[in-house]
Amino acid sequence: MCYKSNIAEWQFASDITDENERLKLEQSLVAARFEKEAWKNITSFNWQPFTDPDLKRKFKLLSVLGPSALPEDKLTQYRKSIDAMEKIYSTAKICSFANPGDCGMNLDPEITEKMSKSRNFDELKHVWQQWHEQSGGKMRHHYEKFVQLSNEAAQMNNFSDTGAYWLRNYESDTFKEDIEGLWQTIKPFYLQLHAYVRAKLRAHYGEDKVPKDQPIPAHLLGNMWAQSWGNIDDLVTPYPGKSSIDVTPEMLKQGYTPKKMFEMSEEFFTSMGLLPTPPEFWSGSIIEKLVGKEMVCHASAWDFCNGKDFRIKQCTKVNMEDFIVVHHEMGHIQYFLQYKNLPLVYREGANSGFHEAVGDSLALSVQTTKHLKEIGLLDKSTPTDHEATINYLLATALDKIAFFPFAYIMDKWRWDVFDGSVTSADYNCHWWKLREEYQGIRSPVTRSEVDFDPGAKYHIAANVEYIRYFVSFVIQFQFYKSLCVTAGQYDPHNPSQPLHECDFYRNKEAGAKLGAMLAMGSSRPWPEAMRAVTGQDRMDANAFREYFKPLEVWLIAKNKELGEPVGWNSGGLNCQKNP
Ligand SMILES: O=C(CCC(O)(O)[C@H](Cc1ccccc1)NC(=O)c1ccccc1)N[C@@H](Cc1ccccc1)C(=O)O
Ligand SMILES: [Zn+2]
Repeated sequence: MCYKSNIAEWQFASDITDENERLKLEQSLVAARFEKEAWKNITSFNWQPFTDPDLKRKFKLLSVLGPSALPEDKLTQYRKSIDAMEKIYSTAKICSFANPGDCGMNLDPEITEKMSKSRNFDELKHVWQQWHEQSGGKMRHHYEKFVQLSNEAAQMNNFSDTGAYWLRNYESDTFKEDIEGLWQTIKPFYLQLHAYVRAKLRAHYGEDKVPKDQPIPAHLLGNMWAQSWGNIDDLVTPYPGKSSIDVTPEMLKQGYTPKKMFEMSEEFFTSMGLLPTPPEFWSGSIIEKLVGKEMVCHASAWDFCNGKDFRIKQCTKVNMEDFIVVHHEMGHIQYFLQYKNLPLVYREGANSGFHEAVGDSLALSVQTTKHLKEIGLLDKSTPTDHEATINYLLATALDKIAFFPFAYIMDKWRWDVFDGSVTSADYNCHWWKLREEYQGIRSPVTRSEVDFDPGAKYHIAANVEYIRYFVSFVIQFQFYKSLCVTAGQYDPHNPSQPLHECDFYRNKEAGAKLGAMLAMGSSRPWPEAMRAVTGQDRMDANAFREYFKPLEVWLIAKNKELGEPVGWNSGGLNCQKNP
């Protein structure tokens, strides 16, 4: 991310105009010429036999040029296809269901709000279908062009295809097997959660809308992509009326602003002795949607590689979901700050999953009942008995467990497309085959190859790799558990104090341990960075299982009590190859 972020990119992302798009393209061609020159120099050395491990690692990391290897005309086409898709995604609008004359609904905030709050089956279906049509539906030919050029670039870099080029980041011959192994460990738990949520959705929408042993209709989960289900906690919470981690009403009541949310997040980091943001961060960042401009609202953190200029661009809404996103983005900034004195080549995460896990690991502490009481967002009298615990763990599971199959198929689909096992004739039906097989969800309306539903998700349109989030959702529980042990907030041999209530706020030892790992950047293979925090050198789902243990037992019993079958019949794939 470091040598890639530049001002022209920022300008386009924060003000989508033809002029800014042209300048961004011009900048990227200038950067490509420089990168190509540097690459010729680097690869003119016979560096493989080098013995100094650090020097050899620098050459290894710099010896991969990436898409800049393409000749300028093809690089221009490559950039134009991605920029076109990102522009379509970020400016797409739909008409309202209730007032068909209002056709100015953007994904952020109007459509997202509807998907989160509406409990009207037909309104949700309308919003879901219109968004998929106005975003992905308009990208198909751009994506086909992108795939072809991206694979050409990958092959020029001596990779079989773009998927292989992406996976180099994880420096492991068994990475795909490791991911599959982690999925097999988590899958039984996901099936239980899926069964329970389907039962609760049936209770609300009726048997005909949510049939017993079928996949769940994709538009009912509180999120456009059914990737996190936290927004339907009100429909599924086991013990209504007990505590809920959704402290949005209290945030609004206390007059929270986006600025205050960022300041509170920064204070959590500095309370652990981690680094504060510099003045440039506050003057350069955009933390609210700009009025009267088209901008890329999907959140992002930017490192301008000069050791001073670090920014976040986020169309922040005052709610709990965005409070967590603020911490996610501030986690990226903390990594930038910690490795800012390393050589440019090392100013990256130990792997891309590490970069995604920093903020989320701290957010697990922030969202605890204990911490929310400490900062005055939860009443001190809020119960923390067994029922409150089940409510809390279920609400967290709706975001953290539901996410795994989604993250997996986001790149499974692309790996299949890049390695050619899926051609553009099958793009959309393959997507829905994976969506049913792994997530157990189904499109609410019949699909065909006229549609291009993967493009309805930012990371496909903007060409951002996604398995990093699967990795993050595993390792963030490893980091959280280790920091809890370091902070004396959890004793694995005496789980009297359950893991999920640990809050390492203000703990300097935990901060020092995390900071030391972040300061390594990508200077060492990621297992060494993992060992620096957890003592282990591998991804391990056990911390995740330990965290949710009380819920797993409860869910299995509950599904039996409800007589809810676990799993679903596939086969009714409602995607027509030739409409
Ligand atoms: O996409 C994001 C958050 C945005 C980001 O911080 O990961 C952002 C994505 C992005 C945007 C533009 C270009 C490249 C990537 N990533 C960064 O800003 C970033 C990435 C690498 C290093 C430093 C910063 N989260 C994912 C997954 C997720 C994560 C956590 C909770 C919920 C959901 C999503 O929303 O589907
Ligand atoms: Zn991120």
